[in-house]
Amino acid sequence: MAWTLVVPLKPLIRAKSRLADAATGTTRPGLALAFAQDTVRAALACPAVSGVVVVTDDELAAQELAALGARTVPDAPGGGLNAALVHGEATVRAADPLAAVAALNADLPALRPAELERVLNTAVRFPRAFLPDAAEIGTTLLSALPENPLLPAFGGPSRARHRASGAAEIGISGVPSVRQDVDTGDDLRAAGELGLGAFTSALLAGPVRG
Ligand SMILES: Nc1nc2c(ncn2[C@@H]2O[C@H](COP(=O)(O)OP(=O)(O)OP(=O)(O)O)[C@@H](O)[C@H]2O)c(=O)[nH]1
Ligand SMILES: C=C(OP(=O)(O)O)C(=O)O
Repeated sequence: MAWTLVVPLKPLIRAKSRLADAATGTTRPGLALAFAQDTVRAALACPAVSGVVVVTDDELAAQELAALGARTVPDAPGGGLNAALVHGEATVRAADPLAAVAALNADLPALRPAELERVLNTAVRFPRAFLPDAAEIGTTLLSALPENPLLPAFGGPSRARHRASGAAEIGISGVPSVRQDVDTGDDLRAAGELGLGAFTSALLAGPVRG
């Protein structure tokens, strides 16, 4: 099964507000872009992924992510994260009505293609499925097989919401890079221990150490 991923990205100037303390020496918008670049590049390198659609109103991010091979669409609804995801899903399914679609956060700078492949190969067994984030509170990936709506309920404690919505929780081990979203300085250190992608590493001028 080939998946089309929908990656939401808010305008870089507003992104990653909780990283303020960790962003000394670099800029939050720059980090948010580097996270998205590492996420999209790893996603496109995953054999289970046929394409990535980024939903963003940020012109620079759209340009840079398109250069990696992503399709980009404006955040036409302008109604927040879940509305952006529904819009991305509709865009994908307008072009391919039988697409398998998964939403993936843009803040996974340690993402490994082989780990994403394991997650997607598990997701294929359920009409809808999700992967909890490393903190076990939020969600980093939500999937829907053909003819199933994504029904995204991201934001804050979304693990419980996705579970309550009937999506299956993906409980496999050994996929830390797909679960390690980065919102805080501690998250960034944890991602550094897993191994940051090239864009984020370059920005931070070397591996992140505790
Ligand atoms: N297109 C789009 N993406 C969004 C929107 N809100 C959030 N996102 C993206 O959804 C993911 C999770 O977003 P949040 O945790 O709300 O925001 P964040 O920028 O990661 O971090 P904070 O500013 O610290 O909350 C990130 O990839 C965001 O860029 C939105 O309104 N539109
Ligand atoms: C939006 C989410 O992520 P976070 O706020 O942790 O970036 C979520 O987990 O639903």
